[in-house]
Amino acid sequence: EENPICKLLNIKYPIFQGGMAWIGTAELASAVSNAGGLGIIGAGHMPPDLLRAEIQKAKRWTDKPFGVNIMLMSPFVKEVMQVVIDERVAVVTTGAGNPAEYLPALKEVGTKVIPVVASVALAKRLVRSGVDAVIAEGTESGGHIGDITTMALVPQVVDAVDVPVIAAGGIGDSRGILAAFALGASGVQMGSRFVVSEECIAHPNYKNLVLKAKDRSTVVTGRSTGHPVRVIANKMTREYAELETNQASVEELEKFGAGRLNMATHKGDVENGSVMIGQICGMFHEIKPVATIIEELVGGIAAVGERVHNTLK
Ligand SMILES: O=C(O)COc1ccc(-c2c[nH]c(CNC(=O)Nc3ncc(Sc4ccccn4)s3)n2)cc1
Repeated sequence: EENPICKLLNIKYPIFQGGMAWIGTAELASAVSNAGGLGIIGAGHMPPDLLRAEIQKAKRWTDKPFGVNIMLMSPFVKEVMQVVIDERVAVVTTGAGNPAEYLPALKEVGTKVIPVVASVALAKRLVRSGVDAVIAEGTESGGHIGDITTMALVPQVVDAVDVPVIAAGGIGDSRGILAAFALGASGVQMGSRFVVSEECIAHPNYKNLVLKAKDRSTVVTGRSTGHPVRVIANKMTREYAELETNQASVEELEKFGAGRLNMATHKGDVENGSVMIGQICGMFHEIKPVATIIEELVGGIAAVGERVHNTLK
């Protein structure tokens, strides 16, 4: 029967490209939507006018649905919420917080709201507030993370809510998609895989570091600030760990961390910048066009299903 996410959003494949600050631009989002998935513009800490410009570019480059991810820790969160309402963006995903206070205004204009959750408790709270689906994101993910793995979080969220669940965190190929559906998800969200795509505007140094990365290349910084973030280990993370060991204050740590993501994504300084990526990064060895990535993800599922069926007897 029809997939509930494809039905809800009128998309061909239930494959979301995770909204990523600085690199989740209209180029990447429109390519993913044109290939049949859901491209998502990452608002990050963008001021409202910059986000409006990105949305209007996406409207020119695709006539398919696309989303905007709103990072709830952004200083511009109220203004960018107004932009997505004014622009009648079809889908809003949210991260790093609780979007409940914004739901009435978004639902009033028919915008679908799909928050990222990192716990069953938050999933239940937000479903009670009226969200259309939830993205259950495991700690394997890049960037700002919760503590629970995808393998453990997804089935427990599926059992706890009656809206469709999208799995995220550590999903890199057709095997991950089939596994997510086995756990009860109706869709997947991927970030790292789309970082190493041709259409992603991240600096070549960023992409090449990801291509060279292995399963154990990431570390988590900022646990002591309450905002744990998964990044590739480099000179910056070693200095950051030093600060945390010496009990630096939250203010000192946040000052040290400010501006580091842009340093890596746009200036290509991958030693002093913050190279956010998930634990699945060791799986990727080639930068590919988005259309090829999606074609291979979807095309590979039958073979994985066949293998599972034959080896589970
Ligand atoms: O319980 C509550 O009220 C809210 O608790 C939450 C706790 C965690 C989450 C969560 C986990 N993962 C996500 C979605 N992913 C993300 O948001 N990934 C991000 N990467 C970089 C970002 S920018 C940033 C943000 C903080 C510190 C440094 N940089 S945001 N949301 C959502 C809600």
